[in-house]
Amino acid sequence: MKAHSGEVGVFVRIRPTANFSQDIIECLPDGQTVNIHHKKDTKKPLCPRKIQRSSWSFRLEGVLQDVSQEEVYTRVCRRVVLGALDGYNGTVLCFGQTGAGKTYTMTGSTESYKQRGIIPRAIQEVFQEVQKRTEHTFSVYLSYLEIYNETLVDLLASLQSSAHPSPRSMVISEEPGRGVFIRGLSLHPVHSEEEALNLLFEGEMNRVIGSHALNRNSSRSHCIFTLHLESHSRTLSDAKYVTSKLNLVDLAGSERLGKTGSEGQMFKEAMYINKSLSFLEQAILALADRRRDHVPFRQTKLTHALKDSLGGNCNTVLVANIYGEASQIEETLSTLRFASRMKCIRTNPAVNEHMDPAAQIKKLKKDVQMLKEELSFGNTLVDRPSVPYDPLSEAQLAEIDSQVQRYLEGSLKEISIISVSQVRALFAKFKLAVQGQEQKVNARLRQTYNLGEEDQRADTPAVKEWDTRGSTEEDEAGSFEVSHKNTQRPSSTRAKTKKSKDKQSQSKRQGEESPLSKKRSDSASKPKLNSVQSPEREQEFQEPDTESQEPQESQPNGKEPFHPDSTLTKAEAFDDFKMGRGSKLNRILQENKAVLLERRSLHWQLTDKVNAVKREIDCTAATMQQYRETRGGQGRYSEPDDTLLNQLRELKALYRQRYEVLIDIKAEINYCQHLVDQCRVRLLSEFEKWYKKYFLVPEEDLETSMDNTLDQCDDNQLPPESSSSESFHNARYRMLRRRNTRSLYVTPEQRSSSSGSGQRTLPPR
Ligand SMILES: Nc1ncnc2c1ncn2[C@@H]1O[C@H](COP(=O)(O)OP(=O)(O)OP(=O)(O)O)[C@@H](O)[C@H]1O
Repeated sequence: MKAHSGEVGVFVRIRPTANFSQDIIECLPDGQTVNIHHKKDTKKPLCPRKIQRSSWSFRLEGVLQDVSQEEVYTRVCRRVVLGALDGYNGTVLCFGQTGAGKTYTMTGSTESYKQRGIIPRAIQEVFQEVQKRTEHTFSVYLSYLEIYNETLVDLLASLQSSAHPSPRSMVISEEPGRGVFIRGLSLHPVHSEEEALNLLFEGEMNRVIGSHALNRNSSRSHCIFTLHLESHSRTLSDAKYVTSKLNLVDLAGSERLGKTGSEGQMFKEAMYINKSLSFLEQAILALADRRRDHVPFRQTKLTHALKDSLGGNCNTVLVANIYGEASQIEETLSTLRFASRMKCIRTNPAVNEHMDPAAQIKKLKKDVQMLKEELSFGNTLVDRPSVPYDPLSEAQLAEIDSQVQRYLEGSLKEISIISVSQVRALFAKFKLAVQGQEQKVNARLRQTYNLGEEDQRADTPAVKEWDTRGSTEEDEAGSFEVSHKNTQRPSSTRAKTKKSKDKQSQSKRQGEESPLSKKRSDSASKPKLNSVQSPEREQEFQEPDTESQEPQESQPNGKEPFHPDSTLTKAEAFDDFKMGRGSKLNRILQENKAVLLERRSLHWQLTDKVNAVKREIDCTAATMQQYRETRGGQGRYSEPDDTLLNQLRELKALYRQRYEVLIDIKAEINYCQHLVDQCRVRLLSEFEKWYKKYFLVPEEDLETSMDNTLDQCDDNQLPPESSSSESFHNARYRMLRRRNTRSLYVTPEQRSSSSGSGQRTLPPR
């Protein structure tokens, strides 16, 4: 499906199974065709037993067999999401028999980042794009609707501050220019991926699920998760804006009661589900038949709510979920028939452009004001043929853009001023150009110094100067004194480091009194070249370890750690943090430490080299001195020969050159150390915040024991794949906390009565 082609994109996804029936289901290598070869037993009461052989071929946009969740998202949903950001409505639907993998495809597992489905991935992509598309401002809202037994349920109603609207207060409405919408459904503004995931997981907790023979966690309702987007251009007229809706629909699965064995409440639910799905099929049949001018959308809440998504202004994609097993072939066939009918439907996607009346008035007032200014400006100018009063057109703005570009590149010498609006536009373009440059420079700096976004904002004081006292004391004989200081230790370094620091300063103090330093000060008046030294190398190598700075086990306010795995100590939580939420910071810290070590090693190597040159200088100077003394004793004073003098001069030049490089490296060491300190402090403080948030709960809640859901979560011991999983993990933690807290307030009676279907159950799936 091309994002705006108007065709419904149809994919089939086959649930993995050990009993895949290859002789019945044939997936062709083109990746688009499924052939079904079915032998049907048509035993009728009066006829002899007869086997009918039939074959069907279904050509779709893609057959997804043994593909990852990521690939499903990329092939099925990505273009729809990007379209929604451009202002096109989008809908992705999962349809199929119960247990065939619709919820797995749409939501995936909340326990595993890798197994997350289309919705969390779409959320992530939306917020990543919002960050990237800097020329627009976006507002994102979301809603989560459930249609359960023909009743509309707001899955996020529990988050509303006002009293919960009763299901009856929600109605499906239609308005020109707005299309179909649910009056009374709560809309929640979200500003980040994490906020949106929190709401998704909250809604997931509130869905109705039940258990039957084909699925332990069977959705008993249709669910529509919708992202509502609104974007305004930062550069063009602010009165115009675009909106779009991205509907992600997980339909309840059709079920044959004989196979699922549903009884009681589940039986009733199955009747509602099958009925609404059959109305959906009727609507699809009518839509696919272009001669039909009436489509029965209002027969059921499901088709009414999806009216725009099925046949209207929308990029629509269907995933038909099927089993690959022979025992489910009848249901598979009917799912594939539905899918091929969907393929025939045409939609009319178009950008949803609107004008904001208030912004329009504001803009018109501004225009009038500007025209007045133009007029007075024009009056003050002489010899000007005419002043254009109209606001600049897109073409004029493009011309100004091009002029600014050429001017900045140097190919245009000057820009002629023709109007105030043009001057304003020029300033705006220049401002944009400067901002663009700033961003580029910042990005380059961040890349060079491995800084994250936060570090960029953080104060980065100038590199500490290395004390080069004495470097100007080069005297006549060409000697100069080098003072050296060790790289500063971070003030936060704990006992072990402090000890070594004490030792260091002690030895330094001792050094001041040592014969060597005494000799040095005694001979200060003499030409003298002191060697560069690097005392306590080993200690410098022993970079204070963040691991050794594990947070204290003390619990503020006497609170005990809260975690479903109560055996997790704070130190272990710190390890988890470093691999999870704090992984990005920890990675930057480790990288900075590696650079620091590498620079120090280089520094010491060079120090050795400088000292070697120094020794040669001493040696040459001693030889010259000896020569002078010998000649002086013989009463024949003369200067040493040129060779020695030249040699001494060259050695000193080499010494100076290496010494300068040494200073540069030392400055780099100081800067790296500064970054390492900053990262370490941030890592610890972020951890403390995180720990407080997720591990400490009010004491009263602790009275009730927590269930051990987290023990079962596969990600619990594993580090998330990357920092991009941070929002997912945070939202999941929060969902588990809410779930645990809620379960604390459920009475044993409520608990036992909630085991059947028709009740809100608490996942994880
Ligand atoms: N592609 C897949 N890979 C791995 N596991 C899958 C896949 N598809 C489905 N499953 C597993 O099969 C089980 C049933 O899937 P799921 O609940 O998504 O079915 P469903 O179509 O939504 O069923 P229902 O209509 O009853 O809600 C789940 O345990 C799910 O994890």
